[in-house]
Amino acid sequence: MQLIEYPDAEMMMIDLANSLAGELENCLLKHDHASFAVPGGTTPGPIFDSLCAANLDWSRVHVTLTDERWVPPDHPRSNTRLVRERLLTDRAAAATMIPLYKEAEAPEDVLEDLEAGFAEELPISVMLLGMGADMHTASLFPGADKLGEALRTDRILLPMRAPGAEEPRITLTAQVLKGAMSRHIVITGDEKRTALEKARGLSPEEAPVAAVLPGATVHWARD
Ligand SMILES: O=C(O)[C@H](O)[C@@H](O)[C@H](O)[C@H](O)COP(=O)(O)O
Repeated sequence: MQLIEYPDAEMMMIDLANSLAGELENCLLKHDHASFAVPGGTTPGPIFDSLCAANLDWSRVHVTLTDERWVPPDHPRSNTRLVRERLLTDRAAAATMIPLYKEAEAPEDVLEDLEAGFAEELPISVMLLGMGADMHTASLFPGADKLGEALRTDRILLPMRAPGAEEPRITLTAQVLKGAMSRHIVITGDEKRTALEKARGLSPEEAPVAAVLPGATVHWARD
């Protein structure tokens, strides 16, 4: 794992957006399309605000999520909504969104359909992940009902329910997260930095983010 520390979060978000755009551009030089997986939550919005203006052939970029909360796409907690509003605008409006949500009572009801849409996106070309102070990443939460399965399965997606998650989730599994050609983790604040250091000495069962740290670049700013 490589750790990059930035003087402040604003600079980190702009720098990281530039790096991600550069990696996508490189990938498009060699391949028909690039697949780009991003997290939801509160951290990545400013990255999206800058990245959406990047000058690259977005019509060949397939954007998807690392995980989704099981709420309709117009819900304030929907990661799909965040991506549509903050990333898929400006030049990036030409990108294609590969959905991680389909209207259904529960993720189990549409899991196979969503997986089928995903198969040709693998391996993910460029992946950005977030992390919680409880050491979860994507929706691999400590104590989640299917954490063990998500760490071992060769499936693409799994539903996930956890004490630390407000609603049911759907998440890319560990093998998909680990299989990305390039993997970045973005975190801010002292609490998450301490959690990251702690996770480095724990197993993925205790600290799920530990599963994706080898080979990842972690970007950190205090605030
Ligand atoms: O839907 C989500 O919640 C995520 O994709 C999740 O894995 C997120 O990256 C972390 O929870 C960090 O969230 P914050 O950026 O809000 O702290």
